[in-house]
Amino acid sequence: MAQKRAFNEGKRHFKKNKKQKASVVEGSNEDVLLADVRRLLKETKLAGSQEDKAELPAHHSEIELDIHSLSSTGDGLAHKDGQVYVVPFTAPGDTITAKVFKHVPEESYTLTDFLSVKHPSPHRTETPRCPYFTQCSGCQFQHLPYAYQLEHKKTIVEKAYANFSNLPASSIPVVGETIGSPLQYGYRTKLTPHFDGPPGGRRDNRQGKKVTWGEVPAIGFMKKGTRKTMDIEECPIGTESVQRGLRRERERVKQNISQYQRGATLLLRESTERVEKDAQTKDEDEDVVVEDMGDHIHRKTCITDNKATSTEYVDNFRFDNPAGAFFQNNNSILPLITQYIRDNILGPASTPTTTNPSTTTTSKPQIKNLIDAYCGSGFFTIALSATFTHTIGIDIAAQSIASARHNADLNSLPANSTTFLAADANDLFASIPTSDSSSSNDGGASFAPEETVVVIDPPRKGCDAGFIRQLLRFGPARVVYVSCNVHTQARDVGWLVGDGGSGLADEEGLPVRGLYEIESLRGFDFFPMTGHVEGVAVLRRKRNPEAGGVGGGGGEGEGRNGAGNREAEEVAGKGKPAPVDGQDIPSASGLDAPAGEQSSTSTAAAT
Ligand SMILES: C[S@@+](CC[C@H](N)C(=O)[O-])C[C@H]1O[C@@H](n2cnc3c(N)ncnc32)[C@H](O)[C@@H]1O
Repeated sequence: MAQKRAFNEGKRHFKKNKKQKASVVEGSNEDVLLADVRRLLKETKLAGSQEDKAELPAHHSEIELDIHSLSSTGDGLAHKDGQVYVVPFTAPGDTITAKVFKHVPEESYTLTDFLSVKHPSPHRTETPRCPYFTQCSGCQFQHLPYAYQLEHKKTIVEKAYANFSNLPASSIPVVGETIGSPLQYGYRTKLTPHFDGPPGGRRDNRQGKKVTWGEVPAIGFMKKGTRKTMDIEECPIGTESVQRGLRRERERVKQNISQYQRGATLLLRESTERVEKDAQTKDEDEDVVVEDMGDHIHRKTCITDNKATSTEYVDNFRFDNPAGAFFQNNNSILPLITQYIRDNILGPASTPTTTNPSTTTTSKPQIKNLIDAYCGSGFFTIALSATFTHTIGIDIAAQSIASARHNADLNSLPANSTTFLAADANDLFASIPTSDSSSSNDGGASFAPEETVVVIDPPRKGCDAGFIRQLLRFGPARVVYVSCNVHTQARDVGWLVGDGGSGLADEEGLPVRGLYEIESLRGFDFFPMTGHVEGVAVLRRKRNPEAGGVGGGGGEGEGRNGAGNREAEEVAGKGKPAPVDGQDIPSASGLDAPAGEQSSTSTAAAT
């Protein structure tokens, strides 16, 4: 299982609330929950001195609660006697019974386990398809209608920008409707169930003894609020081929359990073979799921070997990856997000972006170049390449860059227009060819900032402050920020947009002012039935930013870093060592959350 990584090396870059505990990781479930708890306490004027409060209910006692609202973590929030209660698997308007398991008195909230519904909310209209719903920590919303889930996810984006961007409301546009997923069940192309070693197994391992298994262990995902694995025989949010793979893998582990010396994480990754209709075999293997795509057939299988190659098709682009490496997990929504970005990446067609005062004509500099920071195996670079003359994708993982280059070839993208660099995004602009530095190595590409858009899709921790500083120094005309954590995205966008009060300082410790304004903001529902939302923010460079940017730059074309023209390998050598699948951090459930979820609050808190 991949290691958890600290967010931003454990540093909190924006101002700490006085009450904020130093140990709360920014953008984590706990951080987000705290913001919602404080907001509710404020709204209901519940916050008071500890002495004013009624005695808190005993641990493990059962209490009845009226659910007031949903937190951005997906948990229901109730308030009673000056205390907020956090109850998973509920809906606003529910009256429920919950069991107390942890008080956080300094923040006036209590974590509970959901037990039963006494009076259902009018929103509780759906019958969960999963038999483990309310036990497994993977999904939070199977009891809620899909339109309600999308509406709630819009509020997650709104609250993220209100609570974490440090921007005034006037700088934040109206958040657009959440774009739904065409598939709401059966969409996950990757699952990573796991099983634990036998009791005492670690000691036996250390002593070099052969481990003995009393029985076949539970194989599945984390039980909500615990660190225990629960046995999961089916997972209805997985695609059909992945679900078949789950059944097969469970059986294989059962048959071979004595060969395991410890617990393990299993990989289930869908792979698609595209074949002509005539080439379809009549008697398909029962492990193959056949989908008629109109003029061709998709044969879907489930891969379990991390190193085997999995293939996905998006918009007729083909992407090959090592099965264990990162690739977006909901294939059904990918054509919607790539089309959305294509439609928005260059800005409204009629809006002039510069004015030439000497001739009084208005002209729009053409955006010709795309830089895809955190490009992985090239998904956005390749899917958007036709819109641009030159595209560059950068990722710290050398293996992902090897896949990206292979994928560019698979999709017949010319090497002189699409380039990939294995590099730390924090050194990105040192390796971008500008007009003074372009060479034959990069096909003569010149990434003038006013002709360039930067797409950012970082891991959940967001961008490092160093990356934001150099992005502001370079000052591209537009930025499209895609993120699986809208809270760290809001912080980063706050840095790019804010007026210097957002807490980001330059190397001399002077406040950094943003250069951008937010053109549009909305969520995409990459993970239906769960509390997660993918945020897409489109930013454009302000026409006349007053003394914005880093180191006093800020006018159009200023602050540019002309140090480019280095070869990929040179940059790669300077980058940090590539993490082994470092972006794919398992969730609390083991359901492998969007590009690396942090432990849920309740899981982290539970003993
Ligand atoms: C959420 S994934 C996005 C991948 C890609 N955009 C896609 O859609 O498939 C984040 C990527 O950031 C990369 N990454 C993490 N830290 C990085 C850094 N400091 N510099 C460059 N890439 C980094 C990871 O290797 C991972 O591929």
